[in-house]
Amino acid sequence: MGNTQQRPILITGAGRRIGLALAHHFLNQHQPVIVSYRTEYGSIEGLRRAGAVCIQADFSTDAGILDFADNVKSATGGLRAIVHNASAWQAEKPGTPLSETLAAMMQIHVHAPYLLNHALQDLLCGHGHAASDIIHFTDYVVERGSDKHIAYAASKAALDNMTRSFARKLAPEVKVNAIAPSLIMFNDDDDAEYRQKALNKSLMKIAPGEKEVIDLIDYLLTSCYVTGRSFGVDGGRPLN
Ligand SMILES: NC(=O)C1=CN([C@@H]2O[C@H](COP(=O)(O)OP(=O)(O)OC[C@H]3O[C@@H](n4cnc5c(N)ncnc54)[C@H](OP(=O)(O)O)[C@@H]3O)[C@@H](O)[C@H]2O)C=CC1
Ligand SMILES: Nc1nc2c(c(=O)[nH]1)N=C([C@H](O)[C@@H](O)CO)CN2
Repeated sequence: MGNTQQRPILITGAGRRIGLALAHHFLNQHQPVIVSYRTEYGSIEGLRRAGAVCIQADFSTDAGILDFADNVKSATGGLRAIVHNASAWQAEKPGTPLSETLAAMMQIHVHAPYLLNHALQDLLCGHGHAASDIIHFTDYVVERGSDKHIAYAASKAALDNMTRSFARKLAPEVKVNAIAPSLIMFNDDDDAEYRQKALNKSLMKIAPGEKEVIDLIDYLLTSCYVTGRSFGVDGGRPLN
């Protein structure tokens, strides 16, 4: 029986992969969940059947972001946490104007968290010391850059910086932390050569899967003290 007194956890971009696994993780614990999704995968109906509130949203415009925020405020009077998971891993590529790539990366990794944190802060506040959390998914490339995903890395670096800004703005009621993964899980179209090359970049030589970040999120939600920090989940890649 779900606890109807619990404030829901909001996860953006939860239609697939890490966000989807995280949503089911919380639902299995009878923790209420609200998710955003852009594409209506079959997984969305599964989330609804499991009790999630699923709200369609495209963050490619500020209006889309703010409409989503309004829909969240209509759905709940409070939030336990916001997990900014929605993301696009876009490389610079011939035929796509650089300004288009840069704008798209800043839109999803900076505009969405920035506008949603401001629009929804009143749902996070007012519940006591360290009673709420914001978690930003950044990336290992924040600390070293990327020659093939320059705009992506820059936008994630901005999100990393906002982690500290929002931690300062919202303490002590809301903790704000970042998770900076390297390889967690492959994409279906990653070929064998790419996979082996990617595995070799870390000391641990594995793609650990969603549980690795879910376990860290569980820890961050239990903390009454940790805020303004970034947690690398990268298999020792910086040491390789
Ligand atoms: N997977 C990995 O190995 C790594 C992941 N990370 C980070 O972890 C997080 C989760 O990764 P992963 O599960 O692979 O993420 P995905 O690449 O699968 O993207 C997650 C979701 O974001 C949604 N999304 C993308 N653009 C928009 C938009 N404009 N509006 C609304 N939703 C959008 C996608 O929706 P749709 O499906 O409709 O396109 C997708 O469902 C991300 O922030 C990622 O950067 C960092 C390093 C490694
Ligand atoms: N939104 C996404 N961001 C990232 C992904 C992804 O699939 N979606 N994947 C990676 C890689 O796994 C990289 O960390 C290792 O090659 C990075 N970001």
